[in-house]
Amino acid sequence: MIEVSGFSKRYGRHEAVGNLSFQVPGGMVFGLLGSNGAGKTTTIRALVGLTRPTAGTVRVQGFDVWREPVKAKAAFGYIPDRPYLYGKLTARELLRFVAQLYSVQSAEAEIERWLTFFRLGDFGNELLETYSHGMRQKVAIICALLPDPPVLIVDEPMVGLDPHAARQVRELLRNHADRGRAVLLTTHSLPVAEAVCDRLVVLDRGRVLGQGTMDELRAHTGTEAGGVHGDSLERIFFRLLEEEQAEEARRAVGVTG
Ligand SMILES: Nc1ncnc2c1ncn2[C@@H]1O[C@H](COP(=O)(O)OP(=O)(O)OP(=O)(O)O)[C@@H](O)[C@H]1O
Repeated sequence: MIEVSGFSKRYGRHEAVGNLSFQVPGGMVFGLLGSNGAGKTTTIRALVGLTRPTAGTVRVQGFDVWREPVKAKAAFGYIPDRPYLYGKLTARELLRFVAQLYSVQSAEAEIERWLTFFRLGDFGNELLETYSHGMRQKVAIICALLPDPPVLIVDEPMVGLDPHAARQVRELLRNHADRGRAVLLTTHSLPVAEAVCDRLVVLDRGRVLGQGTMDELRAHTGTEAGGVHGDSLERIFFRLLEEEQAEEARRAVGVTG
């Protein structure tokens, strides 16, 4: 369970995220969408304890990430958009290290199962510094999933993955939630969001433009279902941005007129 309540983050005078609230219970894939600079990564960084909220609270499995960081961090797996891996370790060495940290049961068998799943078995004894971007991304995904965490937090999961791996990851995220875990992801891919997310929040410049299930967002924006896969979320997304721009224009006229 993820609980974000009244979360705001300021950098100097610039408000990156303002008064954001949402919950992600077990069983749900929740998508954080928005244009560049909308505040998605800032929200994720607060949730994983990398940036401190200016206001509000962020909780994972009931633990405040800033007050009880060790308990909160034991409860989630995190897949960053640019993963840092220890280049002088092999994939197997890194995964054994992670397995020990999280006391993973049957660790060797699990590590081999994951390496095989991502077709990395033959490279498992190579140094990570020799891995391609996509191979590193796969290892970062295995690191996050190896402990089978109750909460999974994912920043741009598909970047750098080939189409086969991207489909595997979509299915993994969905399966993780279907086994009762909470999954939060950010993505620029509207088809991915539409395919795997149960609920969505659309951010723009740190503010919420819309929030709900696809059906709720369709009803809110007056856009209809159907069309090419991913197309219907695209229409919702652009309608929300248009509404925001129209509102801004009205405010500007009000100020100057
Ligand atoms: N460390 C920082 N110092 C100052 N400003 C920052 C910092 N980190 C983020 N920001 C600002 O906060 C805003 C939100 O950035 P954030 O990285 O959360 O956006 P995003 O939605 O993840 O964007 P993108 O899709 O481009 O990755 C931006 O205006 C950015 O310039």
